[in-house]
Amino acid sequence: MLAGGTGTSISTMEWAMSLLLNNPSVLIKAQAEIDKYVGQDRLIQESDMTNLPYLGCIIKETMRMFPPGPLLPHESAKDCKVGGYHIPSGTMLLVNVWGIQNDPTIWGDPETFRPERFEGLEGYRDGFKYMPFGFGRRSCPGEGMANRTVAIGLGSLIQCFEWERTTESKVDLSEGVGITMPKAINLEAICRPRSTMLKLLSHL
Ligand code: HEM
Repeated sequence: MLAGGTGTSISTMEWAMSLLLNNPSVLIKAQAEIDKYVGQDRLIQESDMTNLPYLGCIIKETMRMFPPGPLLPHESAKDCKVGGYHIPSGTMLLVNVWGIQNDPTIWGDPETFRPERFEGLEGYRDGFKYMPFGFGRRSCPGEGMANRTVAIGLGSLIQCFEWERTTESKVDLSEGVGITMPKAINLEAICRPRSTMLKLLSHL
């Protein structure tokens, strides 16, 4: 359970950093939000999350584009109808989460990384348009922990360091082979401690 939970959280952070490196204006906006509400005298912590909605939007948008569980296997407990098709009891059904979350008829311009699309969006499971943690009785019990872990991990990277791509060209966003949607090419980036954070970092 912990191995599965760790892999999915790490993969989300790697995709998020890749997307931020390709969209520096989003990175700057996230850094400004953290600077305003957390400052430079302490590290970001769990209780800050309610004051960091933009960071939350970045994580949601990352998991929309690259859900660590892109195909979810479920089994029908009894005969039912799905999209007009008769599904007998005991049939394995694969929910194509990636397909739904990247469907241009549901999400405008789905290939564009735009965290703002989640601003003010309440009840995001409404209509099953967005379900990176699955749904129903077998949905991910680690959702709360995962959201906090990713937010603190990603938030600390944004708060403490300046980030740059290693090349002029954008970070390659190809998906590799595997059930948890890994990147085809591991992310490599250049990071430097932010000058405003040197005092705090030197005391850790
Ligand atoms: C970004 C991080 C994570 C993502 C995206 C994620 C996503 C998912 C998804 C999509 C499922 C299947 C849901 C379904 O079939 O409807 C699942 C199941 C599960 N997850 Fe997570 N997960 C994450 C982190 C974690 C963590 C941190 C833990 C625990 C420490 C965890 C524990 C579990 C367990 C035990 C199940 C199986 C639930 C069952 O079959 O009843 N996950 N997760």
